[in-house]
Amino acid sequence: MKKQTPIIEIKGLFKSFGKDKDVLRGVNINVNKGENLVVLGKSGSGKSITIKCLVRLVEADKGEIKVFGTELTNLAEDELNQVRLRIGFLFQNGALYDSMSVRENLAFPLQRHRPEFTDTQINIAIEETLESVGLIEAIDKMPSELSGGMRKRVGLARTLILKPEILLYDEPTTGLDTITSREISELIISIQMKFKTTSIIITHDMACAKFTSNRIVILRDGVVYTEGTYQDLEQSEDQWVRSFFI
Ligand SMILES: Nc1ncnc2c1ncn2[C@@H]1O[C@H](COP(=O)(O)OP(=O)(O)OP(=O)(O)O)[C@@H](O)[C@H]1O
Repeated sequence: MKKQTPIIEIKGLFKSFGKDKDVLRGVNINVNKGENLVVLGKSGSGKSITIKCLVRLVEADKGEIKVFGTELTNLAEDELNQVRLRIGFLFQNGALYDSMSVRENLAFPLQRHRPEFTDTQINIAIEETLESVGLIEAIDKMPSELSGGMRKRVGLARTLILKPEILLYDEPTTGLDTITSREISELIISIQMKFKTTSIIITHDMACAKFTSNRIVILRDGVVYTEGTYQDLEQSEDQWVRSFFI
């Protein structure tokens, strides 16, 4: 098989918060185009910090970060923003604007980042994106009228509307019941198929990890401790690794 060039390359990433708090101690992660990479690790192991460093929301102390073949570490703010526009970040508690309807929530990123769009183009994009997350009927609802699962979908739609090539999901199923979590996991796969996106998915939800991952990495003590497919790691000889899968 042809060797793929990774679309995300993280090499030797270090980050500490103060003298005694080394969180990342040389993280190496590659993600191939079209791949869903799940990141596991105990609470506080540095999963969120890793993806925040990736988009330079948090500045790493040391390390290389290449996205789409471009080294981000020393990129000027305006060039960095161009790259960030190609990356969708779904925060753990990605709140919607409560005073805006679903339609207005989705129009907002377009008005900001695609000023050339006409009102018609904005409306078409909103409808198409809501269709792809299965929520067209909620278009004129207010966030307070939506269930937790629906809010997650709208949050995802708001990110998808800018057509990102990379999606970073920080605990996409947290706070949802099993069935709704499963629906979000299915949506993650359907987005991967439909938009050919590359994703990093941080999760503690092993059903989500099993369903969405092409590959998994596990962080421990500031480095990638191990990696493999769900099936590989589930059968690992290392008891600590297996403990995630019980
Ligand atoms: N701004 C900050 N200042 C100080 N410490 C921080 C800061 N941000 C994160 N940390 C610490 O870095 C560590 C890693 O945090 P991170 O959010 O990446 O963990 P995580 O693996 O995503 O955890 P969880 O699964 O609980 O979300 C934690 O111990 C956290 O307290």
